[in-house]
Amino acid sequence: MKQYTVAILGATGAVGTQMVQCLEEQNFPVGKLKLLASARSAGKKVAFAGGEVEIEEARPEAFEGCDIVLGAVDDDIARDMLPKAVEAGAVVVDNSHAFRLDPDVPLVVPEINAEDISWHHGIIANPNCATIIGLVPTWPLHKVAGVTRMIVSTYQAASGAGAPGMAELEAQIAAMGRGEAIPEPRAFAAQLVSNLIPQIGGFKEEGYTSEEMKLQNEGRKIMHLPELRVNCTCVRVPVLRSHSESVTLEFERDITLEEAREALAAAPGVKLVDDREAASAHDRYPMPIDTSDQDLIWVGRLRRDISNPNTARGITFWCCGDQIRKGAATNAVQIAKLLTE
Ligand SMILES: NC(=O)C1=CN([C@@H]2O[C@H](COP(=O)(O)OP(=O)(O)OC[C@H]3O[C@@H](n4cnc5c(N)ncnc54)[C@H](OP(=O)(O)O)[C@@H]3O)[C@@H](O)[C@H]2O)C=CC1
Ligand SMILES: N[C@@H](CC(=O)OP(=O)(O)O)C(=O)O
Repeated sequence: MKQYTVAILGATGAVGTQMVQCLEEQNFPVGKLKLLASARSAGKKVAFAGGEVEIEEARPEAFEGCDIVLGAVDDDIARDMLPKAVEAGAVVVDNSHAFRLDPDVPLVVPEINAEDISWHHGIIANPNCATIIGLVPTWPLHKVAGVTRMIVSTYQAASGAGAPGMAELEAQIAAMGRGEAIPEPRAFAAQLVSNLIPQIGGFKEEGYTSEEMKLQNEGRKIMHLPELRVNCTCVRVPVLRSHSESVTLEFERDITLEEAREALAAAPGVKLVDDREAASAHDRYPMPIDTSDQDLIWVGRLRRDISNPNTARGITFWCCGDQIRKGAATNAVQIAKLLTE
């Protein structure tokens, strides 16, 4: 079996650290692993496959000899560094927003549009995490009845803002527990502990934020639905890990709840947890505490949209998924695995 030289750019961050673990879990055929980060991290050691890999400073020369580069850095670094990896002959799977809407770059969720990988020109983009989590359960319902409109509210964990976001919430929780003043926020626009922040990203068109527009723009590209109508509100919540979403869908054809339930139960990447009679809340519906550190999108609270004048064409559900795993690292490693098949 062919072994691949794989590099992770941003290997010390929330997503990069998870990628190292996902490569092992998904039995990726790694011949050599290169871990790249800023000069600050050079020399640190990371456990991998029973040994240790030393972090190197990310420089263009580090991509020489790489077959696959997984990008886990911010947009500006991705835009600067990753084309150099392609020049060096590697195929890049990038987690940033930098290339997602480029018409030459496939934007892929393997459960939805794995076939788009075939037309890549060196870079394949991994979608926004809230977009992946909302679309994985929407897709099987779309295949039954044709989705035309999505109304979504997200409840996004602190770690969506990377390692600094997670550290900030932990520090605020600890200060609150000790009865001390809450440290000044840096990663977020306001104190997150004991609060909700209805802004993720900067304000864009018509008062929507950049994060909210990603669900529309990336969702249209992934599902090949250029006319899809999307209304999204993104909210940061004081949860450490795993995003949650309330999703209301409108369809062009009738769909029964039984058909929806059947489609979700059979869908790859989805776990249906929808039992109003269950004794424990953990078995009744998905919650982020239960979906952290695993790869499936859990779906529950499935019901008709009673506000839709044609109730046979409206469905509402709640879903939760680990945004560092399926929203980022797991999805990227799945794409990389498809490249090797
Ligand atoms: N967190 C999440 O839930 C999700 C994140 N993403 C996307 O993934 C990407 C990474 O996010 P995340 O892991 O959260 O971010 P983190 O802030 O946790 O990690 C950032 C990484 O970038 C590295 N880095 C910083 N500066 C440089 C530099 N000059 N050269 C090379 N590497 C550098 C850091 O290295 P060092 O430690 O040395 O500073 C670190 O490894 C972003 O584009 C983000 O939008 C996508 C979906 C979900
Ligand atoms: N912005 C998301 C995570 C993320 O990094 O998204 P993107 O890769 O689209 O910037 C969040 O904070 O929850």
